[in-house]
Amino acid sequence: MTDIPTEQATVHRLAVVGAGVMGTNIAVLALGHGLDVTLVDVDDETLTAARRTIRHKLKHAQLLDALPAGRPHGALTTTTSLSDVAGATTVIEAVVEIAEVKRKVLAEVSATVAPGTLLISNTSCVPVDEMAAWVVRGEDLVGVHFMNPSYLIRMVEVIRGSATGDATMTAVGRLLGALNREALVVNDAPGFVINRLLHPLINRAAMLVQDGVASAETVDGLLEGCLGHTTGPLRTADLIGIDNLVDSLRVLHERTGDPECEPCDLMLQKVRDGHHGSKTGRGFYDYQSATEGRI
Ligand SMILES: NC(=O)c1ccc[n+]([C@@H]2O[C@H](COP(=O)([O-])OP(=O)(O)OC[C@H]3O[C@@H](n4cnc5c(N)ncnc54)[C@H](O)[C@@H]3O)[C@@H](O)[C@H]2O)c1
Repeated sequence: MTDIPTEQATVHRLAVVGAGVMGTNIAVLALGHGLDVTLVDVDDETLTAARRTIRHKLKHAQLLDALPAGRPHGALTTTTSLSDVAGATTVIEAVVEIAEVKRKVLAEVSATVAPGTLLISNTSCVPVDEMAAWVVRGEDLVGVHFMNPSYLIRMVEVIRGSATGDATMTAVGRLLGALNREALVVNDAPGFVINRLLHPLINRAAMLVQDGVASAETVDGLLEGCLGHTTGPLRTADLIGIDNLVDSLRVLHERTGDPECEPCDLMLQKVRDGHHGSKTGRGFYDYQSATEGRI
């Protein structure tokens, strides 16, 4: 971590709103470090699936020695009632990348929790200053861009908005310390650093497939083999979720006007076809067979 302090002594009660790819990732990270987690989503079916996913990801994390050995897991509570975040010391918003949905959730959360409760958005692209206008106390809000899978990748991107208070930066440092994460802090902008670079790259990679220049395997193979990327952009797209990428690219395009951020036809088609990536079993790659399966 660069310029935010860390310590482990604070008692953390975490609430995570949104039980999809990232909500379950963050829950696994926190539970595995012994923190209690209240996980909120809109229906019981999603929460039942999330419990299953969390069990699976906890096993995956343990197999890879990604969690502290011998530490008892925190307790998981699932709920469809947003008012259950009231007793949390930190609320992490991880709902879909649609500004209007985030606006409603963040407004309700901030009206529910006590002043000084750490409010984190895991948004991919929505500027923190834009979100600060939706909450009661903008000084309590900070962006933390947890990576996917959050329990394997130690680095996070922390986004300090112009209203984010010093106490909030101290609190986020304490939380990330308790989760054994490293952070680099950036200033606010659409997509911040990582997704301002990564999302147009993925969009361009998909356009090359769309235009018949190369297959997904070849595009990824070149970036992995020649440029040393651990995972090519289209395999990364499947891991992120192509539906989420399209939403994120729209957020970026609306706020930057950059034509490279207008989601390409191939990605739009995959979303229409329900081929959202590894979470649906198919995206740029096929994950139906056991050997292809990825988390
Ligand atoms: N997928 C990634 O790799 C990744 C990485 C970093 C950040 N993010 C960001 O994290 C956030 C979540 O992304 P995801 O990939 O987990 O999406 P996802 O589509 O997998 O999950 C989103 C969840 O939010 C829930 N939701 C929608 N409206 C809600 C509401 N009003 N209250 C409670 N829950 C609600 C949905 O039911 C769904 O379960 C997005 O902002 C995304 O851009 C994603």
